[in-house]
Parts: sequence; C-alpha cells; structure tokens
Amino acid sequence: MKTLKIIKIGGNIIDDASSLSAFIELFAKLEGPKILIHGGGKLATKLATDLGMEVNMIDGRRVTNAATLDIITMVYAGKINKNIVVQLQAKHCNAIGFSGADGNTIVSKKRPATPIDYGFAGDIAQVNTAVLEVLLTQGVAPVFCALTHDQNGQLLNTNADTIASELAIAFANTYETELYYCFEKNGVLRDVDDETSVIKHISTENYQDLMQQRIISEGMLPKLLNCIYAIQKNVNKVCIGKPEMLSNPNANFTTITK
Ligand SMILES: Nc1ncnc2c1ncn2[C@@H]1O[C@H](COP(=O)(O)OP(=O)(O)O)[C@@H](O)[C@H]1O
Ligand SMILES: CC(=O)N[C@@H](CCC(=O)OP(=O)(O)O)C(=O)O
Repeated sequence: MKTLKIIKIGGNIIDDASSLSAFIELFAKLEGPKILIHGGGKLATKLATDLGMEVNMIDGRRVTNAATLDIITMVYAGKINKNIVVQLQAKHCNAIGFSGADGNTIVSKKRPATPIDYGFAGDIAQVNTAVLEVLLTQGVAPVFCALTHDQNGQLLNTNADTIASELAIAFANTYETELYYCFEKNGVLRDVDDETSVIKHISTENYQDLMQQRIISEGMLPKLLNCIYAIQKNVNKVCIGKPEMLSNPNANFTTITK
C-alpha cells in the first residue's frame, strides 16, 4: 500500500512569515501523495477583535455566529488558503485549495444547540475521497481550510484538527496513512513553558490522566482527542510536533500509540 501523508499546520506557523515559508519548503519536498490542512484561528480572532466583534472560544472551539462565519470564510478559505497555495506553486509543488464544499469533499451536520450552542459549527458526517484520489494520483496536493458544508447551502466552521483526522481516517483503507500535527512547540509538553518537557509517547490508555492533571488545555484539547480518535480508527501513524519532525525522525516530538 502507498503511504499518504496528511499534515496539519496551526495558527502560529501560519502567522509567522519565516515559519510558514520554512514549512512550505519542507512540505513541497515531501515525496509521494500528501494533503495539507491549515487552521488560522489566531488570525480570525485578531481580525474579529480589530473589527470590534466579540470572540467566544469554549474548550478550544469557536462559537460561530453569522458575522463570525463571514469573517472566517474570508480568512480561512480566502486569504490563508490562497496564500499557502501560491507559495506552494512557487516551490513547484502543484496544489489546489479546498473547503469541504469544493468537490463535495466534506459534508457536516450543524452541531446541536445543546448543551452548548456553537452556532454555525459543523460535525463531520461524510468524507468523499473520489475527487481527492484523482488529484493525488496526478501528484497534486489538496490544501484544506477549516470549512465544511451541510449540502443544503450552508458553510460550517469545523476545527482544522478534526478535518485532518477525518481525512486520515477516510483514506486509511486505501493508503498507509500518516497524520502529522505541526505547531510551534516540540510536542505535547508536560510543562507548557518548558520545550524540553516533551511527552514522547501518549497512548489511548494514559491520555485521560493527562487531561485530568490539566497538562492538556485550550487548543491542545481538540488536537489530542483527534489524535486518539485517528489512531483508534486505524490511521497508521499520528505525531504532534514542530515541522522538523517531517524530515528528521530523530527530532523531539510526541507520537500517539494505541
Ligand atoms: N501540554 C501542552 N503542550 C503543548 N501545548 C499546549 C499544551 N496545553 C495547551 N497547549 C496549548 O495548545 C496550543 C496549540 O493549540 P492551538 O492554539 O489550537 O494551535 P494550532 O493552531 O497549532 O492548532 C499551544 O500553542 C499551547 O499554547
Ligand atoms: C469550530 C472551530 O473552532 N474552528 C476553528 C477552525 C480554525 C482552526 O482550527 O484553527 P487552528 O488550527 O489554527 O486552531 C476556529 O474557528 O478557530
């Protein structure tokens, strides 16, 4: 079976021009089929705040009203997605930008309003891989932003970490899938301010202890839950760390195991 690399980059990499261009260079050089998923929550928060809009995050997830949905559509599907695609083209990596509506690739359901009303937030119901398979076999890299659709005309905000794990799971029958969460830290840290405190292995058995000890908080909460879910659903490899882990297996990063 061929290996498919599914790589997610977070807000702090996107926000920093030199980190982003270093990542783009690394991604462009990766051999074989690959998919990139980007977040951008940080930039959306900044723009919304600059416009005097209230930003409400609960457990690392954004409460998305109609005005917020407009902002994130412009930021995620527009500015960030196109900026990444154009930079990949400059490195001779052919790429195409996607939301879940494009090619009907990711269909989601609006999250129920109870117990917490997240507004226009979508939980993924279906991933359609056919269009993506065609691109992957042509050597084209799909680049996903954090938007899905309900097939009824509504875009929905979906956590980028979740999009990455659901894409990896959807391809797990046809490829050896490797899922990498790249962000600005070395991995999941025992002490968030100490880059040397990387937890090298997290398993489906010990992750709940880490949650209970509050070692995991904010954006790391949905990230780790997505990692655990992916490894349980037969994704072959799941890692969290700096982009260097993509080219250096000896780098310090976190691996999630069954
Ligand atoms: N134990 C931990 N190890 C590393 N980061 C953590 C931990 N707990 C919380 N975090 C926070 O989670 C953030 C990553 O989540 P998030 O802000 O959503 O980033 P991204 O945009 O990369 O997905 C880190 O920047 C860090 O502040
Ligand atoms: C529902 C939800 O929370 N969606 C996220 C989507 C963006 C994202 O995931 O960005 P990062 O990966 O950079 O955090 C949000 O709007 O913040």
